Amino acid sequence: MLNVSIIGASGYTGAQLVDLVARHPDMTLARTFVSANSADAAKPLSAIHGNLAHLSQVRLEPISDEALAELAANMDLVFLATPHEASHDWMATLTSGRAKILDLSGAFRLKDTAVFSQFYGFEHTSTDALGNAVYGLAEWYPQAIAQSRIIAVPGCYPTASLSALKPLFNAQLLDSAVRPVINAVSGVTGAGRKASLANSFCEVSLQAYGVLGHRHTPEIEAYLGTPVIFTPHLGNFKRGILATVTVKTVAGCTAEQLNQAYHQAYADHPIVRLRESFPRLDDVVNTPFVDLHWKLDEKSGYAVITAAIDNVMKGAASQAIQCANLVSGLPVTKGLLAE
Ligand SMILES: NC(=O)C1=CN([C@@H]2O[C@H](COP(=O)(O)OP(=O)(O)OC[C@H]3O[C@@H](n4cnc5c(N)ncnc54)[C@H](OP(=O)(O)O)[C@@H]3O)[C@@H](O)[C@H]2O)C=CC1
Ligand SMILES: CC(=O)N[C@@H](CCC(=O)OP(=O)(O)O)C(=O)O
Repeated sequence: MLNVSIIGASGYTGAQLVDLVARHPDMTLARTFVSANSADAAKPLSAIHGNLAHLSQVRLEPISDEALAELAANMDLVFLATPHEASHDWMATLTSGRAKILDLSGAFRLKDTAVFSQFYGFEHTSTDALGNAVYGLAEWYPQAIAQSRIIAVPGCYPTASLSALKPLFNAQLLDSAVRPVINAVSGVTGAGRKASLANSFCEVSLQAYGVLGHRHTPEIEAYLGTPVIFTPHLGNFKRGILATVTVKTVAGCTAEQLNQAYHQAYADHPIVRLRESFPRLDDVVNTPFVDLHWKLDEKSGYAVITAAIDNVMKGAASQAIQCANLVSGLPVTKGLLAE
């Protein structure tokens, strides 16, 4: 059995991880943490997340330098469901032992450190760890993930966007003169559990945000290989991301070529479901799936692709489990799909 700990266990992605780890046939949940001065330290997790009431033994501990060193030495896997800067500050200690680290934050996703000062608001100084980190888009980098000890689990919008775009870019079906345009709507859990006026029930109304400046733009561009226009929107629902992607294809591109690109890319990847119609959020909420559908207008050469995911699952926690399976030599869908 793999010994697992989760830091940030009281948040949306952390609690989802607790649920997934508790169900995983090869994992034992050892310890769960919140920040050093958290008001929730010493509480049972079930006092915060009633859906986990059956896990009454799971208690939240305050994190400390000693605990970080112990986790590094004794755990097989440590999940960080914490703010970017906390992950950044702890990575050197956490990687000083035998543990493999699955970081759900954005702190180790990009090699270009200028992105962190520009988009994340802090200077990246964890240079060695950044050099060793691998981007955890599970369907696309399984070998690299399997060989790494630091996995930077992708952001939720990049997971949806890259799943839709990479098959076409890699098959050289995109017109390089026209940027792909991604319009994506996320549920409010995407913003995390901490209360803020902008995310409160009476304030949320479908609206674009982060226009031409969201931190996921450089992440999508880095792992796609071409610039994009990305516009996120906040929707008045709890979970899920629906990304609608518009692309210009190369001259003469046929619908059959698009079909082939998707079917070849995802032939052996059951988490990605190639649908016969445009997916709905309800089809993927609370599941680990990415649902995709596409349509090409052969006359104009424009294609529209829709990707649907659950932001807390494939956009964070279930993708982290996929990566944990890969680094542990287990089948990638273990604990996520019925065998
Ligand atoms: N929500 C989503 O859909 C997605 C989130 N992510 C990323 O995953 C990470 C977690 O997100 P999410 O679950 O939404 O966040 P939440 O705000 O819901 O939860 C954050 C968790 O971290 C704890 N925490 C906060 N500060 C610290 C600290 N300094 N040290 C230790 N623990 C701390 C919080 O507890 P407390 O404050 O009580 O200590 C809480 O348990 C973030 O980096 C986020 O960007 C990635 C993809 C999707
Ligand atoms: C709705 C909402 O607010 N979503 C978050 C993205 C969540 C995510 O994927 O976050 P990280 O890249 O921070 O890990 C946002 O736009 O900032």
